[in-house]
Amino acid sequence: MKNNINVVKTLLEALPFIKKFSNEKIVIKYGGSAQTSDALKEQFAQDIVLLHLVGMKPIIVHGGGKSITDLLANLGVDTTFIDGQRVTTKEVMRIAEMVLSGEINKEIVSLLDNHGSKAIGISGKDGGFLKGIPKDFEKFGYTGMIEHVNPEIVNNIIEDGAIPVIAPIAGSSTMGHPGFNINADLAASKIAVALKARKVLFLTDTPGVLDKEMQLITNLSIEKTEALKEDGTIQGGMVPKVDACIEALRGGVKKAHIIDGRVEHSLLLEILTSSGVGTCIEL
Ligand SMILES: Nc1ncnc2c1ncn2[C@@H]1O[C@H](COP(=O)(O)OP(=O)(O)O)[C@@H](O)[C@H]1O
Ligand SMILES: CC(=O)N[C@@H](CCC(=O)OP(=O)(O)O)C(=O)O
Repeated sequence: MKNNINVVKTLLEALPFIKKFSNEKIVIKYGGSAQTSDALKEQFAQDIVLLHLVGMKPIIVHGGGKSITDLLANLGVDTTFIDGQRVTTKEVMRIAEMVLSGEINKEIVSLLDNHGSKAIGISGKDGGFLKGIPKDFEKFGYTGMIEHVNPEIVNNIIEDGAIPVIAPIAGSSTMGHPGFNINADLAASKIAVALKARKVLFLTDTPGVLDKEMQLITNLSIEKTEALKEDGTIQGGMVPKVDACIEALRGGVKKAHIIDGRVEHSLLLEILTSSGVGTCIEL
């Protein structure tokens, strides 16, 4: 009996957060680094389904960098990164699209479906959702930047009561062009701004942004974040992530969070409790 009361208390604690975010769009960037075990994947799906069932509108933008790198290694194709972004040759583009739009996208859709929410997987090429341009063709090849987001297709999926699951591949306005490989963090921020999301969360494989002593920084302003980039505290894959947070905030998203996708139910802890986890970046 006592235990049951505790369950009720826990549910009631979540009530103000459910009220606050009900009907709001929340973009969740699900990084490849957080997709490491079946148990974590199941928990991620449970969290998303719960948020959806209590009236929030989750939009999932997934990565899959580790799977792309693994497949390229198996095929004997070299791959390099500059400031956390992959250099994308034509061959890498084919593999990246196959892994992101195929394997990973459909796995997430199936997970959500198995846990009871309708999910629809798309890449940025579908319905003209994302149009890209080269970042710097000489240096990065088919690695792109998003030039235009057409929110209609994703808004239709949401209105239909489904969860959009988006692979970070953009189309091109040039006929016959293979399209662009987009860093998933930067895709998430563009999408969050275009869809007027309330929050954007990045699930990754660290507790959040760490300082030079490897301690978690729980709150950051844009100025402080820029300073940490400048002095080299923030490097590699964390660079596009904090850039994405800053872009989202400047575009009208209220809060950006970087949280540990390896911690059980970190999404629910962040969204439905007062304690919060990870790093919160605000204007
Ligand atoms: N200051 C920092 N705090 C936390 N992680 C950092 C920092 N600087 C660099 N990183 C690196 O960024 C990585 C996260 O980026 P990435 O591997 O691209 O993740 P994801 O696949 O989730 O996008 C961390 O695992 C860590 O190695
Ligand atoms: C241009 C670029 O870097 N694209 C990324 C897209 C996937 C991604 O961003 O995956 P994570 O979020 O798991 O790192 C890549 O090719 O790895």
